[in-house]
Amino acid sequence: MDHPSRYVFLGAGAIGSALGGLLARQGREVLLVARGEHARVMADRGVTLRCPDLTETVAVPVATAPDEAHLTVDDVLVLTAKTPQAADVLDTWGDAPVHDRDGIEVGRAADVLPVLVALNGVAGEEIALRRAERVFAVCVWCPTVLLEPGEVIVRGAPLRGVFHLGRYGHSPDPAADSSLLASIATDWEPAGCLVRPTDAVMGWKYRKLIANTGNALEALLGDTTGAEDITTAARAEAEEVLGAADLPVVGKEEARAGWEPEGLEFLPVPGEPAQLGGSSWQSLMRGTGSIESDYLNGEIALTARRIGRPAPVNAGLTALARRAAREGLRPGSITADELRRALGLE
Ligand SMILES: NC(=O)C1=CN([C@@H]2O[C@H](COP(=O)(O)OP(=O)(O)OC[C@H]3O[C@@H](n4cnc5c(N)ncnc54)[C@H](OP(=O)(O)O)[C@@H]3O)[C@@H](O)[C@H]2O)C=CC1
Ligand SMILES: CC(C)(CO)C(=O)C(=O)O
Repeated sequence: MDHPSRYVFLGAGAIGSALGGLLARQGREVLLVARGEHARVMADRGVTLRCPDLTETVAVPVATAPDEAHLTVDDVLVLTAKTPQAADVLDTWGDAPVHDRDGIEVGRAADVLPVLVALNGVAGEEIALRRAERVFAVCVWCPTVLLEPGEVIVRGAPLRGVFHLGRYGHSPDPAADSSLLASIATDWEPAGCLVRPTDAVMGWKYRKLIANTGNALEALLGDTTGAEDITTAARAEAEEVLGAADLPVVGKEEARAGWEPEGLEFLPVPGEPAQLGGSSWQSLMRGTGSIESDYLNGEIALTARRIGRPAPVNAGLTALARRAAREGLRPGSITADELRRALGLE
């Protein structure tokens, strides 16, 4: 790419608003696609970043619909809605017209623009590849929290996140892809976001999926202290199922070396509670009515069913988390003992 990119975050919640704000703060062009009160607050006064080492409100352009966006060939779409919302947001934005630098319409977004799938789990890439030509998988290691409209808590400092990134599906032009990934690294790294291009990106995503089987536990229990045995059971089952299915999981040691030496830590953020949870916990805290567990624990249950293995812990967690979201329950709706009983872990 010989022209600066604009990063268009499709579904700018915790991750999209954090990345958008951090990039905008460094002078990069961004567009945050959001909705509801969160979109209104960001459009009126910007996004407030609450980090361990700074609090700052950054002006960001916001769009709620494609006709507010004027997409061009220099745009990079970054899918950051949660997996259950991914198809809907891509359907809406994939049909948006894209213009060249002279303002001539050159095609639809899904045919012309790169789509980075910055989601947990491994299902988002197939959802995107059904709809878009040029898809990249992203393994997102970037703890952020959205509880109040317009305000995002970024828990890492000075490093904000580590992103393993690679082409998903066949690439007709690997050199163009490498050049895009290199320009993303150049744009994102000054914002504290390390970009690690890799052909093994799905292996990183599978490794992270194993860790993310704990998301449902945080969402259900609120505080997972004293429930480490349940987290361990969910992760061990996930490791066993993915291994039995011969899926390409990056090894534990390699993953540790890839994430930890970068120095990314979950640090306390001044004025914010010490006890904050991950993305699924936030869905229940915000009462969104939906949760991503079908694509996290549910991915383990699905894989197990495909190969004829049991996965009772992850299947049980999927069902309980889905019900909690549907019924509007907040984190802490069940005790660790009740959960052990429900999952047959006693
Ligand atoms: N938060 C974190 O720390 C991390 C999250 N991840 C992963 O990143 C992905 C995103 O997570 P996260 O940022 O936490 O999720 P959020 O729910 O905070 O953000 C998604 C946002 O997209 C909005 N949205 C959904 N559909 C549309 C639409 N059609 N038009 C406009 N806006 C829309 C949602 O609005 P509404 O709320 O109204 O539905 C929400 O604000 C997930 O896969 C998650 O697992 C990965 C690593 C860390
Ligand atoms: C930040 C992290 C690793 C755990 O909280 C995450 O992936 C999530 O919140 O979904």
